[in-house]
Amino acid sequence: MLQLRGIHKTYHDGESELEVLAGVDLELPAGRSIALLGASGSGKSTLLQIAAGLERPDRGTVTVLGQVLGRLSERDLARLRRRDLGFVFQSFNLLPGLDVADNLLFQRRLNRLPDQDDWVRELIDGLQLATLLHRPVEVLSGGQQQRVAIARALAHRPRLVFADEPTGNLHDTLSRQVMKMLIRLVDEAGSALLLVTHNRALAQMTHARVRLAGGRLHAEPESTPEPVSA
Ligand SMILES: Nc1ncnc2c1ncn2[C@@H]1O[C@H](COP(=O)(O)OP(=O)(O)OP(=O)(O)O)[C@@H](O)[C@H]1O
Repeated sequence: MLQLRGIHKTYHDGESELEVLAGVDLELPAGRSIALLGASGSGKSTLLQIAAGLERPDRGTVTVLGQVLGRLSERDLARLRRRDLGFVFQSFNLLPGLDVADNLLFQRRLNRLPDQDDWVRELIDGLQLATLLHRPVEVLSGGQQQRVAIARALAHRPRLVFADEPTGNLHDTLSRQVMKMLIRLVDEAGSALLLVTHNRALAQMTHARVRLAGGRLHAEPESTPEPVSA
C-alpha cells in the first residue's frame, strides 16, 4: 500500500542545514496501521507530508498503491490523492462558506459517490455530528471542526489514511471513538493507516509502532509488563 525507500530530506535555512530525514525505509501493507512516534521536531510531519506526496524528498522513492509518486504527473498525483488518500492534519482546512454536511460530503462528491450510505451515517453518529450538519463551519468550536475534518477525510473510504495528531482537541472518550473509526476502516475496508501521535494510549491501538530519531526509523519495543516488586 505504502512503501518508503531511502528517504532523505534536508532543510536549508540561510547558512545552516538541518538534515531531518537521513534514510527512512517503511513498509505499510493493506489492512495495517502504524503509529509514528518521536520527539517534537524529529521530522514526523515532514515524513507524513512526503509519504502523502505533498512534499518531495531530496532522495529516495515513495510508492503508493504500486505507483512511484516521483514519476506521476501533477494531474495523476492529484487524482490519486482525491480518490485513494485521506488526510487528517493539524490544520483542519475546512471549506469556509459551506456547512458541515457540504464539507463532510465534499470529497465524496468529487469522487461521484452518493451522499448517503451506511458508512456516512456511521461517521455522523460516531463523531456526533448529527446536530451540527447545517451549521456553517466558521461558527464551530475547535473540537467540532476537528470532528468534521476527520469525517471528511474518511467519508470516501480512502485506501490509505495519513493522520497527524488527529485527536489533539478532543477529550479522551471522543479520541478513542475517532481511533476506533480509523481502525475499523483499516480492518473492514483493508485500508492502511499512518498515524502520528504523542498519545501513548492511542498509539497502542495500532498494529505496530515506530519511532523517528536521528533521521531514521527505529522499531519501538513493545511495552513490557511492570516488574513485580519484591
Ligand atoms: N519548510 C521548512 N523549512 C525549514 N525547516 C523546516 C521546515 N519544515 C520543518 N522544518 C524543521 O524540520 C524539523 C522537523 O519538523 P517536523 O514538523 O517534521 O517535526 P515533528 O516531529 O512533526 O514535530 P512536532 O511533533 O513538534 O509536530 C524541525 O526542526 C522544523 O523546524
